[in-house]
Amino acid sequence: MPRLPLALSIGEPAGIGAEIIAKAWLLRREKELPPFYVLGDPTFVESRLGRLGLDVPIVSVVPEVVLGAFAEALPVFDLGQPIEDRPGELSGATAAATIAAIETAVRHVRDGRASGIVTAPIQKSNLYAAGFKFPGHTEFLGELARQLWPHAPHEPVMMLAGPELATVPVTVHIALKDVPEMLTGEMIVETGRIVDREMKAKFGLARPRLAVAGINPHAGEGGAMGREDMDIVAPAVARLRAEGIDARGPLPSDTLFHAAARKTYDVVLAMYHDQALIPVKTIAFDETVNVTLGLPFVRTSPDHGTALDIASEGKADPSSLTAALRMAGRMAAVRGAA
Ligand SMILES: NC(=O)c1ccc[n+]([C@@H]2O[C@H](COP(=O)([O-])OP(=O)(O)OC[C@H]3O[C@@H](n4cnc5c(N)ncnc54)[C@H](O)[C@@H]3O)[C@@H](O)[C@H]2O)c1
Ligand SMILES: N[C@H](C(=O)O)[C@H](O)COP(=O)(O)O
Repeated sequence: MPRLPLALSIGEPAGIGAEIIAKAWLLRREKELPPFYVLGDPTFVESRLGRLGLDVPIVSVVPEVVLGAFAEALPVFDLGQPIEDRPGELSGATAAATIAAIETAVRHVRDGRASGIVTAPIQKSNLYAAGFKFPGHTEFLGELARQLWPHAPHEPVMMLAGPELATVPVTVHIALKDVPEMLTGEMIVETGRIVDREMKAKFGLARPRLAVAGINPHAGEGGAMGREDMDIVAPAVARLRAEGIDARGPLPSDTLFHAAARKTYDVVLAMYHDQALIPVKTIAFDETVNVTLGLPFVRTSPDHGTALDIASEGKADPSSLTAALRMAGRMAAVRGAA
């Protein structure tokens, strides 16, 4: 039995967050989920579950009573910010509560009230419209870490980890046309160092094998299809190797993700968002977890988004969320033991 529960932020209220959270709670015994509580508005959660016909009792809690309450009801920590139940309809009025849920969850970890955080998906465009300054959770959590743990490293790195494949995008939420200009050897080296360190510390790998993807077709074909692989990626890989990190590349990315290739490495460093996320979500959309490396606390998330298109239909699959909860529970246990 863990000593502390996981804090789970409600995510975009118009999306499937409340539904998958309730479905995950129903699966708590079957999936052996660690105890968790939701940060949100209990009235909203109750309304959405009623609308979807999900028979899940909910209970208003503070984190300290979650371990005792979790078996009988879905525990909800009331943020004190009412949320209207409008499935599929985005509203700027909910942005503050969505952001407060993430921030409060992190504060609960910092204050020793929760063991780690799991985040339900946010609708990024809705938060941007309300003035949110960060591309996504990953960067926002990096900023919260900087404020709340001033003496710990806070170098957030996004990793998508499934049963057969883990990938890390070196550049993340930027337009494809900007990638060649933004990508630097320093970014690849920094990301490689963090991945190497964290795969050892948090995932127990003695010597993580990093496969570094090329950015151009055929990794540039000797410069004929772009010089970035020769000029940026190859020297970065050489630097990582000189530091004793088991990195290989640049490797042509079209042949990097088939089953036999996947057995030759532990994680792929990809040069841009879709190069990393298309293979991992294609192979295991329902089991892949988004985990943030490089933070002084545990954070995982399902790999999917808000799914507004099915928010009132009751058919959202909670599998990626249950995988995220299980991974966060394991990581928190390792951290607690350390
Ligand atoms: N961690 C996060 O906060 C996170 C992650 C990814 C995307 N997003 C955001 O989500 C929003 C929508 O993104 P999108 O449309 O590209 O991707 P999406 O994952 O929301 O939806 C893609 C498709 O998959 C389906 N789907 C997604 N999750 C499902 C589930 N659990 N069960 C059944 N079907 C599911 C959807 O109905 C849709 O057809 C965007 O604003 C994006 O930024 C947030
Ligand atoms: N790039 C991620 C994805 O598409 O799954 C996603 O947007 C999540 O980003 P944050 O965890 O930083 O919100």
